[in-house]
Amino acid sequence: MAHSQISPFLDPGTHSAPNSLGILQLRRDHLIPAVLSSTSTDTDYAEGKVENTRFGSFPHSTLLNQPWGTQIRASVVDTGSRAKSKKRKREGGGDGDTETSIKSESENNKKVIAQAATASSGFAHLVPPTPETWTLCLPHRTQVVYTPDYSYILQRLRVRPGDHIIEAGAGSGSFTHAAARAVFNGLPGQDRSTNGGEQEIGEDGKSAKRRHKRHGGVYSFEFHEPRARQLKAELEEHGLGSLVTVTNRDVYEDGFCLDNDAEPNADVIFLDLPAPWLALKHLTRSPPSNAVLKSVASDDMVPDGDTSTSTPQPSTASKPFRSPLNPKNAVRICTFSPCIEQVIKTVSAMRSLGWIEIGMAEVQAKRLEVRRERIGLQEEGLRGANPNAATVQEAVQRLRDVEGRAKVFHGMQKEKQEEVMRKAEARKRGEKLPQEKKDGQSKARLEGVPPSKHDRMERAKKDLESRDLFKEGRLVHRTEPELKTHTSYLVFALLPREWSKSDEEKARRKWT
Ligand SMILES: C[S@@+](CC[C@H](N)C(=O)[O-])C[C@H]1O[C@@H](n2cnc3c(N)ncnc32)[C@H](O)[C@@H]1O
Repeated sequence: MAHSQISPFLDPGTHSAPNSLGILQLRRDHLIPAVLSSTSTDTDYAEGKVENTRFGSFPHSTLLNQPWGTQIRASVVDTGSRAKSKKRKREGGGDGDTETSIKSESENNKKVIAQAATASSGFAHLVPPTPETWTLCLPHRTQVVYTPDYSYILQRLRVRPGDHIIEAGAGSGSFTHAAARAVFNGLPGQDRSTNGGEQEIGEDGKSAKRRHKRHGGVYSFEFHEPRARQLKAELEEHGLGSLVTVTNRDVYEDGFCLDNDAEPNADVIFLDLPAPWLALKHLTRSPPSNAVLKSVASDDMVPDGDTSTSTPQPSTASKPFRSPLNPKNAVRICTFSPCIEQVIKTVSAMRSLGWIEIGMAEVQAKRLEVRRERIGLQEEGLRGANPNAATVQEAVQRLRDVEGRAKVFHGMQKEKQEEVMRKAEARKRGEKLPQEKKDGQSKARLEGVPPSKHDRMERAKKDLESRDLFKEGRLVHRTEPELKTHTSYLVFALLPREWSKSDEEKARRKWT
Protein backbone atom coordinates (compact mmCIF):
# COMPACT_ATOMS: atom_id res chain seq x y z
CA MET A 1 0.00 0.00 0.00
CA ALA A 2 1.34 3.46 -0.93
CA HIS A 3 2.38 5.70 1.99
CA SER A 4 0.29 8.61 0.74
CA GLN A 5 -2.86 6.48 1.10
CA ILE A 6 -4.28 6.48 4.62
CA SER A 7 -4.60 3.07 6.23
CA PRO A 8 -8.08 1.49 6.14
CA PHE A 9 -7.52 0.75 9.85
CA LEU A 10 -7.52 4.50 10.50
CA ASP A 11 -10.02 5.69 7.92
CA PRO A 12 -11.73 2.96 5.90
CA GLY A 13 -13.78 5.42 3.83
CA THR A 14 -17.28 4.45 2.79
CA HIS A 15 -16.43 1.81 0.19
CA SER A 16 -13.93 -1.01 -0.29
CA ALA A 17 -11.01 0.04 -2.50
CA PRO A 18 -8.49 -1.79 -4.70
CA ASN A 19 -5.19 -2.89 -3.13
CA SER A 20 -6.59 -2.30 0.30
CA LEU A 21 -7.57 -4.75 3.03
CA GLY A 22 -11.19 -5.88 3.34
CA ILE A 23 -12.65 -8.48 5.67
CA LEU A 24 -15.22 -11.08 4.65
CA GLN A 25 -17.41 -11.91 7.61
CA LEU A 26 -18.94 -15.37 7.24
CA ARG A 27 -20.23 -15.68 10.80
CA ARG A 28 -19.85 -13.54 13.91
CA ASP A 29 -16.45 -14.95 14.84
CA HIS A 30 -15.45 -16.31 11.45
CA LEU A 31 -13.71 -13.71 9.31
CA ILE A 32 -11.38 -13.89 6.32
CA PRO A 33 -8.97 -11.06 5.45
CA ALA A 34 -8.23 -10.24 1.81
CA VAL A 35 -6.24 -7.53 0.05
CA LEU A 36 -8.70 -6.74 -2.73
CA SER A 37 -7.56 -6.68 -6.31
CA SER A 38 -9.68 -6.47 -9.44
CA THR A 39 -6.84 -6.68 -11.91
CA SER A 40 -4.65 -9.45 -10.56
CA THR A 41 -4.34 -12.23 -13.13
CA ASP A 42 -2.00 -14.13 -10.86
CA THR A 43 -4.66 -16.74 -10.28
CA ASP A 44 -6.00 -19.89 -11.90
CA TYR A 45 -9.58 -18.63 -11.98
CA ALA A 46 -11.15 -17.01 -15.03
CA GLU A 47 -12.82 -14.55 -12.57
CA GLY A 48 -9.46 -13.29 -11.26
CA LYS A 49 -8.63 -13.47 -7.54
CA VAL A 50 -11.20 -15.50 -5.62
CA GLU A 51 -11.83 -16.10 -1.89
CA ASN A 52 -13.13 -19.65 -1.45
CA THR A 53 -15.11 -20.21 1.73
CA ARG A 54 -17.50 -22.79 3.12
CA PHE A 55 -20.31 -20.42 2.17
CA GLY A 56 -19.27 -20.17 -1.46
CA SER A 57 -16.72 -18.43 -3.68
CA PHE A 58 -16.25 -14.67 -3.74
CA PRO A 59 -14.29 -13.21 -6.70
CA HIS A 60 -12.59 -9.93 -5.71
CA SER A 61 -14.42 -8.19 -8.57
CA THR A 62 -17.65 -8.67 -6.56
CA LEU A 63 -16.06 -7.27 -3.40
CA LEU A 64 -14.55 -4.10 -4.81
CA ASN A 65 -16.11 -0.62 -4.57
CA GLN A 66 -18.89 -1.89 -2.33
CA PRO A 67 -20.21 0.10 0.64
CA TRP A 68 -18.82 -1.47 3.82
CA GLY A 69 -21.35 -3.79 5.44
CA THR A 70 -22.81 -4.95 2.14
CA GLN A 71 -24.11 -8.48 1.95
CA ILE A 72 -22.24 -10.07 -0.95
CA ARG A 73 -23.76 -13.06 -2.68
CA ALA A 74 -21.47 -15.96 -3.58
CA SER A 75 -20.57 -16.54 -7.23
CA VAL A 76 -20.25 -19.55 -9.44
CA VAL A 77 -16.57 -19.61 -10.33
CA ASP A 78 -15.10 -21.36 -13.29
CA THR A 79 -13.24 -24.16 -11.54
CA GLY A 80 -12.94 -25.98 -14.88
CA SER A 81 -10.48 -23.48 -16.35
CA ARG A 82 -8.58 -23.60 -13.06
CA ALA A 83 -8.13 -27.33 -13.41
CA LYS A 84 -7.12 -26.95 -17.07
CA SER A 85 -4.56 -24.31 -16.24
CA LYS A 86 -3.11 -26.48 -13.47
CA LYS A 87 -2.85 -29.37 -15.91
CA ARG A 88 -1.15 -27.08 -18.45
CA LYS A 89 1.38 -26.03 -15.83
CA ARG A 90 2.10 -29.65 -14.94
CA GLU A 91 2.51 -30.63 -18.58
CA GLY A 92 4.65 -27.60 -19.36
CA GLY A 93 7.18 -28.67 -16.70
CA GLY A 94 9.34 -30.78 -19.10
CA ASP A 95 12.23 -29.37 -21.20
CA GLY A 96 10.57 -30.05 -24.55
CA ASP A 97 7.56 -27.95 -23.59
CA THR A 98 9.39 -24.79 -22.56
CA GLU A 99 8.14 -22.87 -25.58
CA THR A 100 4.52 -23.88 -24.93
CA SER A 101 4.81 -22.93 -21.28
CA ILE A 102 6.26 -19.48 -22.09
CA LYS A 103 3.46 -18.95 -24.57
CA SER A 104 0.78 -19.97 -22.09
CA GLU A 105 2.36 -17.71 -19.46
CA SER A 106 2.20 -14.66 -21.72
CA GLU A 107 -1.38 -15.59 -22.64
CA ASN A 108 -2.13 -15.76 -18.93
CA ASN A 109 -0.85 -12.21 -18.39
CA LYS A 110 -3.13 -10.92 -21.12
CA LYS A 111 -6.10 -12.84 -19.66
CA VAL A 112 -9.32 -10.86 -19.38
CA ILE A 113 -11.09 -11.32 -16.08
CA ALA A 114 -14.45 -13.02 -16.64
CA GLN A 115 -17.62 -11.60 -15.15
CA ALA A 116 -18.72 -13.59 -12.10
CA ALA A 117 -22.17 -15.22 -12.16
CA THR A 118 -24.21 -15.13 -8.94
CA ALA A 119 -24.63 -18.52 -7.28
CA SER A 120 -28.03 -19.77 -6.13
CA SER A 121 -27.01 -19.75 -2.46
CA GLY A 122 -24.33 -18.49 -0.08
CA PHE A 123 -23.43 -15.00 1.09
CA ALA A 124 -21.03 -13.09 3.35
CA HIS A 125 -20.73 -9.54 4.63
CA LEU A 126 -17.90 -7.27 3.60
CA VAL A 127 -16.67 -5.30 6.63
CA PRO A 128 -13.85 -2.78 6.98
CA PRO A 129 -10.65 -3.79 8.75
CA THR A 130 -10.40 -2.68 12.37
CA PRO A 131 -8.01 -3.88 15.08
CA GLU A 132 -10.96 -5.89 16.47
CA THR A 133 -11.77 -7.71 13.22
CA TRP A 134 -8.06 -8.14 12.46
CA THR A 135 -7.51 -9.81 15.87
CA LEU A 136 -10.14 -12.39 14.93
CA CYS A 137 -8.62 -13.30 11.56
CA LEU A 138 -4.88 -12.53 11.68
CA PRO A 139 -2.35 -15.27 10.92
CA HIS A 140 -1.37 -16.56 14.38
CA ARG A 141 2.37 -16.75 14.92
CA THR A 142 2.08 -16.64 18.72
CA GLN A 143 -0.60 -16.35 21.36
CA VAL A 144 -2.20 -12.97 20.83
CA VAL A 145 -3.70 -10.28 23.03
CA TYR A 146 -7.45 -10.28 22.42
CA THR A 147 -9.81 -7.31 22.25
CA PRO A 148 -11.24 -7.53 25.81
CA ASP A 149 -7.67 -7.29 27.14
CA TYR A 150 -6.20 -4.64 24.85
CA SER A 151 -9.20 -2.35 25.10
CA TYR A 152 -8.85 -2.42 28.91
CA ILE A 153 -5.06 -2.03 28.73
CA LEU A 154 -5.18 0.98 26.40
CA GLN A 155 -7.76 2.82 28.48
CA ARG A 156 -5.97 2.09 31.80
CA LEU A 157 -2.72 3.33 30.24
CA ARG A 158 -4.62 6.46 29.12
CA VAL A 159 -3.24 6.17 25.61
CA ARG A 160 -4.15 9.24 23.55
CA PRO A 161 -3.53 10.45 20.00
CA GLY A 162 0.03 11.73 19.82
CA ASP A 163 1.44 9.35 22.46
CA HIS A 164 4.47 7.16 21.89
CA ILE A 165 4.10 3.49 22.89
CA ILE A 166 6.81 0.91 23.38
CA GLU A 167 5.56 -2.64 22.79
CA ALA A 168 7.52 -5.86 23.35
CA GLY A 169 7.17 -8.58 22.08
CA ALA A 170 5.14 -7.74 19.09
CA GLY A 171 4.36 -11.40 18.20
CA SER A 172 1.46 -11.57 15.73
CA GLY A 173 0.77 -7.83 15.85
CA SER A 174 -2.68 -8.00 17.43
CA PHE A 175 -1.90 -5.38 20.08
CA THR A 176 0.22 -3.42 17.58
CA HIS A 177 -2.78 -2.62 15.37
CA ALA A 178 -4.91 -1.46 18.31
CA ALA A 179 -2.04 0.66 19.66
CA ALA A 180 -1.43 2.26 16.24
CA ARG A 181 -5.06 3.35 16.01
CA ALA A 182 -5.03 4.69 19.57
CA VAL A 183 -2.00 6.97 19.05
CA PHE A 184 -2.76 8.11 15.51
CA ASN A 185 -3.09 11.87 15.14
CA GLY A 186 -1.99 12.33 11.53
CA LEU A 187 1.06 11.34 9.56
CA PRO A 188 4.18 13.48 9.33
CA GLY A 189 3.94 15.82 6.33
CA GLN A 190 0.23 15.11 5.81
CA ASP A 191 -1.32 17.45 8.36
CA ARG A 192 -3.27 20.48 7.33
CA SER A 193 -1.09 22.61 9.63
CA THR A 194 2.33 21.32 10.61
CA ASN A 195 2.28 23.00 14.00
CA GLY A 196 -1.11 21.56 14.91
CA GLY A 197 -2.18 24.97 16.24
CA GLU A 198 -0.21 24.39 19.45
CA GLN A 199 1.70 27.12 21.20
CA GLU A 200 4.35 26.91 23.85
CA ILE A 201 4.50 29.72 26.36
CA GLY A 202 7.98 30.75 27.39
CA GLU A 203 9.12 30.63 30.98
CA ASP A 204 8.65 34.34 31.42
CA GLY A 205 5.06 33.92 30.28
CA LYS A 206 5.51 36.43 27.46
CA SER A 207 7.44 34.93 24.57
CA ALA A 208 5.35 32.44 22.67
CA LYS A 209 7.02 30.20 20.12
CA ARG A 210 5.27 27.72 17.88
CA ARG A 211 6.32 24.08 18.09
CA HIS A 212 5.80 21.15 15.77
CA LYS A 213 3.00 18.75 16.43
CA ARG A 214 4.19 15.54 18.03
CA HIS A 215 2.93 12.63 16.00
CA GLY A 216 1.87 9.42 17.69
CA GLY A 217 4.03 6.34 17.17
CA VAL A 218 4.34 2.70 18.16
CA TYR A 219 7.79 1.20 18.77
CA SER A 220 7.46 -2.56 18.51
CA PHE A 221 10.24 -4.95 19.48
CA GLU A 222 10.34 -8.62 18.56
CA PHE A 223 13.10 -11.10 19.34
CA HIS A 224 12.12 -13.71 16.71
CA GLU A 225 13.47 -12.55 13.34
CA PRO A 226 10.88 -14.14 10.96
CA ARG A 227 8.02 -12.82 13.13
CA ALA A 228 9.50 -9.32 13.09
CA ARG A 229 9.95 -9.47 9.31
CA GLN A 230 6.43 -10.74 8.73
CA LEU A 231 4.90 -8.11 11.00
CA LYS A 232 6.79 -5.36 9.19
CA ALA A 233 5.48 -6.58 5.82
CA GLU A 234 1.94 -6.83 7.18
CA LEU A 235 2.03 -3.30 8.60
CA GLU A 236 3.29 -1.95 5.26
CA GLU A 237 0.46 -3.76 3.48
CA HIS A 238 -2.04 -2.25 5.93
CA GLY A 239 -0.69 1.28 5.47
CA LEU A 240 0.60 1.46 9.06
CA GLY A 241 4.31 1.28 8.17
CA SER A 242 4.99 4.93 8.93
CA LEU A 243 3.21 4.77 12.28
CA VAL A 244 4.90 1.64 13.66
CA THR A 245 8.64 1.05 13.92
CA VAL A 246 9.34 -2.69 14.15
CA THR A 247 12.74 -3.66 15.51
CA ASN A 248 14.11 -7.17 15.64
CA ARG A 249 15.74 -7.10 19.05
CA ASP A 250 16.26 -9.00 22.28
CA VAL A 251 15.02 -6.34 24.66
CA TYR A 252 16.35 -8.05 27.81
CA GLU A 253 19.83 -7.57 26.45
CA ASP A 254 19.69 -4.50 24.25
CA GLY A 255 16.87 -2.39 25.66
CA PHE A 256 14.57 -0.07 23.77
CA CYS A 257 16.71 2.77 22.40
CA LEU A 258 16.99 2.97 18.63
CA ASP A 259 20.12 3.80 16.69
CA ASN A 260 18.53 6.34 14.38
CA ASP A 261 16.68 9.57 15.14
CA ALA A 262 13.43 7.76 15.82
CA GLU A 263 13.92 7.58 19.61
CA PRO A 264 10.91 6.05 21.31
CA ASN A 265 10.53 8.92 23.79
CA ALA A 266 7.83 6.73 25.25
CA ASP A 267 4.85 7.85 27.30
CA VAL A 268 3.42 4.34 27.56
CA ILE A 269 4.91 0.84 27.69
CA PHE A 270 3.31 -2.55 27.14
CA LEU A 271 5.33 -5.69 27.78
CA ASP A 272 4.02 -9.07 26.62
CA LEU A 273 7.20 -11.04 27.29
CA PRO A 274 7.95 -14.35 28.99
CA ALA A 275 10.05 -12.54 31.64
CA PRO A 276 9.03 -8.86 31.74
CA TRP A 277 11.10 -8.09 34.86
CA LEU A 278 14.30 -8.66 32.84
CA ALA A 279 13.40 -5.78 30.51
CA LEU A 280 12.54 -3.28 33.26
CA LYS A 281 16.15 -2.21 33.91
CA HIS A 282 16.15 -0.56 30.46
CA LEU A 283 13.03 1.46 31.26
CA THR A 284 14.49 3.94 33.71
CA ARG A 285 15.26 7.63 33.54
CA SER A 286 18.80 7.32 34.89
CA PRO A 287 21.18 4.36 35.11
CA PRO A 288 20.11 2.01 37.94
CA SER A 289 22.68 1.22 40.63
CA ASN A 290 24.57 -2.07 40.55
CA ALA A 291 22.69 -3.34 43.60
CA VAL A 292 19.33 -2.69 41.91
CA LEU A 293 20.56 -4.25 38.68
CA LYS A 294 21.62 -7.36 40.54
CA SER A 295 18.26 -7.71 42.27
CA VAL A 296 16.15 -7.29 39.13
CA ALA A 297 18.35 -9.40 36.83
CA SER A 298 17.65 -12.59 38.77
CA ASP A 299 15.99 -15.07 36.42
CA ASP A 300 15.90 -18.06 38.73
CA MET A 301 12.24 -18.62 37.87
CA VAL A 302 12.06 -17.72 34.18
CA PRO A 303 8.75 -19.34 33.24
CA ASP A 304 8.27 -21.37 30.11
CA GLY A 305 5.21 -19.42 28.97
CA ASP A 306 6.59 -18.94 25.46
CA THR A 307 8.16 -22.13 24.28
CA SER A 308 8.84 -20.89 20.76
CA THR A 309 11.82 -18.81 21.81
CA SER A 310 14.40 -19.48 24.45
CA THR A 311 14.56 -16.70 27.03
CA PRO A 312 17.65 -14.60 26.32
CA GLN A 313 19.98 -13.92 29.24
CA PRO A 314 20.74 -10.36 30.34
CA SER A 315 24.14 -9.04 29.39
CA THR A 316 26.61 -7.63 31.85
CA ALA A 317 28.42 -5.52 29.22
CA SER A 318 28.13 -1.83 30.09
CA LYS A 319 26.98 0.62 27.40
CA PRO A 320 26.50 4.40 27.63
CA PHE A 321 23.10 5.00 29.25
CA ARG A 322 20.22 6.40 27.18
CA SER A 323 16.64 6.46 28.38
CA PRO A 324 13.85 5.49 25.94
CA LEU A 325 11.31 7.34 28.11
CA ASN A 326 9.76 10.75 27.56
CA PRO A 327 11.53 13.00 30.11
CA LYS A 328 8.65 15.48 30.14
CA ASN A 329 5.88 13.09 31.13
CA ALA A 330 5.07 10.49 33.74
CA VAL A 331 5.28 7.09 32.05
CA ARG A 332 2.64 4.36 32.42
CA ILE A 333 3.39 0.66 32.03
CA CYS A 334 1.42 -2.56 31.71
CA THR A 335 2.87 -6.06 31.71
CA PHE A 336 0.84 -9.06 30.56
CA SER A 337 1.50 -12.36 32.33
CA PRO A 338 -0.27 -15.69 32.22
CA CYS A 339 0.73 -16.74 35.77
CA ILE A 340 0.96 -15.17 39.20
CA GLU A 341 4.64 -16.13 39.72
CA GLN A 342 5.58 -13.79 36.84
CA VAL A 343 3.50 -11.06 38.44
CA ILE A 344 5.31 -11.37 41.78
CA LYS A 345 8.70 -11.14 40.11
CA THR A 346 7.62 -8.17 37.97
CA VAL A 347 6.14 -6.24 40.89
CA SER A 348 9.26 -6.64 43.01
CA ALA A 349 11.48 -5.45 40.10
CA MET A 350 9.17 -2.46 39.60
CA ARG A 351 9.46 -1.54 43.29
CA SER A 352 13.26 -1.66 43.13
CA LEU A 353 13.30 0.57 40.05
CA GLY A 354 11.10 3.34 41.46
CA TRP A 355 7.73 2.57 39.84
CA ILE A 356 4.76 3.65 41.92
CA GLU A 357 0.99 3.04 42.00
CA ILE A 358 1.65 -0.64 41.22
CA GLY A 359 -1.49 -2.75 40.91
CA MET A 360 -2.74 -5.89 39.25
CA ALA A 361 -5.96 -6.65 37.40
CA GLU A 362 -7.28 -9.80 35.81
CA VAL A 363 -9.61 -9.46 32.88
CA GLN A 364 -12.37 -12.06 32.93
CA ALA A 365 -14.45 -10.93 30.02
CA LYS A 366 -17.83 -12.51 29.42
CA ARG A 367 -20.01 -11.98 26.42
CA LEU A 368 -23.70 -11.58 27.19
CA GLU A 369 -26.32 -12.81 24.83
CA VAL A 370 -29.54 -10.82 25.19
CA ARG A 371 -32.64 -12.32 23.61
CA ARG A 372 -36.34 -12.99 24.03
CA GLU A 373 -37.18 -16.40 25.37
CA ARG A 374 -40.55 -17.87 24.36
CA ILE A 375 -41.73 -20.80 26.46
CA GLY A 376 -45.08 -22.59 26.34
CA LEU A 377 -47.11 -25.30 24.69
CA GLN A 378 -48.26 -22.85 22.01
CA GLU A 379 -44.65 -22.92 20.69
CA GLU A 380 -44.80 -26.60 19.74
CA GLY A 381 -43.22 -27.12 16.33
CA LEU A 382 -42.05 -23.47 16.01
CA ARG A 383 -38.40 -22.46 15.58
CA GLY A 384 -36.33 -20.62 18.20
CA ALA A 385 -38.63 -21.34 21.15
CA ASN A 386 -38.95 -23.72 24.06
CA PRO A 387 -42.13 -25.81 23.56
CA ASN A 388 -42.33 -27.11 27.16
CA ALA A 389 -45.17 -26.24 29.51
CA ALA A 390 -44.69 -22.75 30.92
CA THR A 391 -47.05 -23.17 33.89
CA VAL A 392 -48.32 -25.97 36.14
CA GLN A 393 -51.79 -25.56 34.58
CA GLU A 394 -50.36 -26.09 31.10
CA ALA A 395 -48.46 -29.17 32.26
CA VAL A 396 -51.55 -30.68 34.00
CA GLN A 397 -53.74 -29.95 30.97
CA ARG A 398 -51.21 -31.64 28.68
CA LEU A 399 -51.16 -34.72 30.99
CA ARG A 400 -54.95 -34.86 30.98
CA ASP A 401 -54.97 -34.63 27.18
CA VAL A 402 -52.41 -37.39 26.81
CA GLU A 403 -54.19 -39.66 29.27
CA GLY A 404 -57.56 -38.88 27.67
CA ARG A 405 -56.31 -39.85 24.23
CA ALA A 406 -54.64 -43.00 25.64
CA LYS A 407 -57.90 -44.04 27.31
CA VAL A 408 -59.86 -43.71 24.08
CA PHE A 409 -57.11 -45.52 22.14
CA HIS A 410 -56.99 -48.47 24.57
CA GLY A 411 -60.82 -48.65 24.61
CA MET A 412 -60.84 -48.89 20.83
CA GLN A 413 -58.11 -51.57 20.87
CA LYS A 414 -60.15 -53.65 23.35
CA GLU A 415 -63.28 -53.31 21.22
CA LYS A 416 -61.38 -54.42 18.14
CA GLN A 417 -60.02 -57.52 19.92
CA GLU A 418 -63.50 -58.46 21.14
CA GLU A 419 -64.83 -57.99 17.61
CA VAL A 420 -62.15 -60.31 16.20
CA MET A 421 -62.94 -62.98 18.78
CA ARG A 422 -66.69 -62.68 18.12
CA LYS A 423 -66.10 -63.11 14.40
CA ALA A 424 -63.87 -66.15 14.93
CA GLU A 425 -66.55 -67.85 17.09
CA ALA A 426 -69.28 -67.02 14.55
CA ARG A 427 -67.12 -68.55 11.81
CA LYS A 428 -66.69 -71.71 13.93
CA ARG A 429 -70.42 -71.98 14.38
CA GLY A 430 -70.87 -71.45 10.60
CA GLU A 431 -72.96 -68.30 11.12
CA LYS A 432 -73.13 -65.54 8.52
CA LEU A 433 -71.06 -62.46 9.49
CA PRO A 434 -72.81 -59.06 9.62
CA GLN A 435 -71.58 -56.28 7.18
CA GLU A 436 -68.66 -54.22 8.64
CA LYS A 437 -69.29 -50.55 9.47
CA LYS A 438 -66.22 -48.79 8.14
CA ASP A 439 -64.61 -46.34 10.57
CA GLY A 440 -67.92 -44.61 11.23
CA GLN A 441 -68.01 -45.82 14.80
CA SER A 442 -64.41 -45.04 15.62
CA LYS A 443 -64.67 -41.56 14.07
CA ALA A 444 -67.64 -40.83 16.23
CA ARG A 445 -65.69 -42.00 19.26
CA LEU A 446 -62.76 -39.65 18.45
CA GLU A 447 -64.98 -36.61 18.50
CA GLY A 448 -64.43 -34.65 21.70
CA VAL A 449 -61.08 -36.37 22.23
CA PRO A 450 -58.08 -34.00 22.89
CA PRO A 451 -56.23 -33.03 19.66
CA SER A 452 -53.32 -35.09 18.41
CA LYS A 453 -49.73 -33.75 18.15
CA HIS A 454 -50.19 -33.27 14.43
CA ASP A 455 -53.38 -31.24 14.99
CA ARG A 456 -51.71 -29.11 17.68
CA MET A 457 -48.77 -28.27 15.42
CA GLU A 458 -51.06 -27.37 12.54
CA ARG A 459 -52.98 -25.03 14.83
CA ALA A 460 -49.74 -23.43 16.16
CA LYS A 461 -48.62 -22.72 12.58
CA LYS A 462 -51.98 -21.13 11.79
CA ASP A 463 -51.89 -18.99 14.95
CA LEU A 464 -48.41 -17.80 14.03
CA GLU A 465 -49.87 -15.63 11.26
CA SER A 466 -51.53 -13.35 13.81
CA ARG A 467 -48.70 -13.30 16.40
CA ASP A 468 -45.99 -10.58 16.84
CA LEU A 469 -43.12 -12.87 17.79
CA PHE A 470 -40.59 -10.04 18.24
CA LYS A 471 -42.65 -8.67 21.15
CA GLU A 472 -43.40 -11.98 22.81
CA GLY A 473 -41.49 -13.85 25.49
CA ARG A 474 -39.31 -12.79 28.39
CA LEU A 475 -36.24 -10.63 27.75
CA VAL A 476 -33.33 -12.70 29.12
CA HIS A 477 -29.55 -12.54 29.09
CA ARG A 478 -27.11 -15.42 29.25
CA THR A 479 -23.32 -15.50 29.33
CA GLU A 480 -21.88 -17.13 26.26
CA PRO A 481 -19.49 -19.94 27.12
CA GLU A 482 -16.80 -19.36 24.51
CA LEU A 483 -14.85 -16.15 24.35
CA LYS A 484 -11.45 -15.98 22.67
CA THR A 485 -9.05 -14.90 25.39
CA HIS A 486 -6.57 -16.44 27.81
CA THR A 487 -5.61 -15.87 31.44
CA SER A 488 -4.10 -12.46 31.72
CA TYR A 489 -2.75 -10.91 34.86
CA LEU A 490 -2.11 -7.29 34.05
CA VAL A 491 0.32 -5.32 36.19
CA PHE A 492 -0.02 -1.55 35.92
CA ALA A 493 2.40 1.03 37.30
CA LEU A 494 3.57 4.60 36.88
CA LEU A 495 7.03 6.16 36.75
CA PRO A 496 6.88 9.86 37.68
CA ARG A 497 8.96 12.33 35.73
CA GLU A 498 12.36 12.99 37.23
CA TRP A 499 12.59 16.01 39.50
CA SER A 500 16.04 17.54 39.25
CA LYS A 501 17.71 20.28 41.24
CA SER A 502 17.13 22.73 38.41
CA ASP A 503 13.41 21.82 38.31
CA GLU A 504 13.22 22.53 42.03
CA GLU A 505 15.03 25.81 41.48
CA LYS A 506 12.68 26.81 38.65
CA ALA A 507 9.62 25.98 40.74
CA ARG A 508 10.96 28.03 43.65
CA ARG A 509 11.58 31.03 41.41
CA LYS A 510 8.13 30.75 39.89
CA TRP A 511 6.05 30.16 43.01
CA THR A 512 7.76 32.11 45.82
C1 LIG B 1 2.82 -13.77 23.46
S1 LIG B 1 3.78 -13.15 22.17
C2 LIG B 1 3.22 -11.50 21.97
C3 LIG B 1 1.90 -11.39 21.26
C4 LIG B 1 1.54 -9.98 20.88
N1 LIG B 1 1.45 -9.14 22.03
C5 LIG B 1 0.25 -9.95 20.07
O1 LIG B 1 -0.72 -9.33 20.55
O2 LIG B 1 0.19 -10.51 19.00
C6 LIG B 1 5.35 -12.90 22.96
C7 LIG B 1 6.43 -12.51 21.98
O3 LIG B 1 7.54 -12.03 22.70
C8 LIG B 1 8.70 -12.33 21.95
N2 LIG B 1 9.88 -12.27 22.83
C9 LIG B 1 10.28 -13.17 23.75
N3 LIG B 1 11.42 -12.75 24.35
C10 LIG B 1 11.75 -11.57 23.79
C11 LIG B 1 12.81 -10.63 23.97
N4 LIG B 1 13.77 -10.85 24.84
N5 LIG B 1 12.83 -9.50 23.23
C12 LIG B 1 11.84 -9.27 22.33
N6 LIG B 1 10.80 -10.11 22.11
C13 LIG B 1 10.76 -11.25 22.83
C14 LIG B 1 8.42 -13.72 21.42
O4 LIG B 1 9.20 -13.98 20.27
C15 LIG B 1 6.92 -13.64 21.11
O5 LIG B 1 6.70 -13.33 19.76
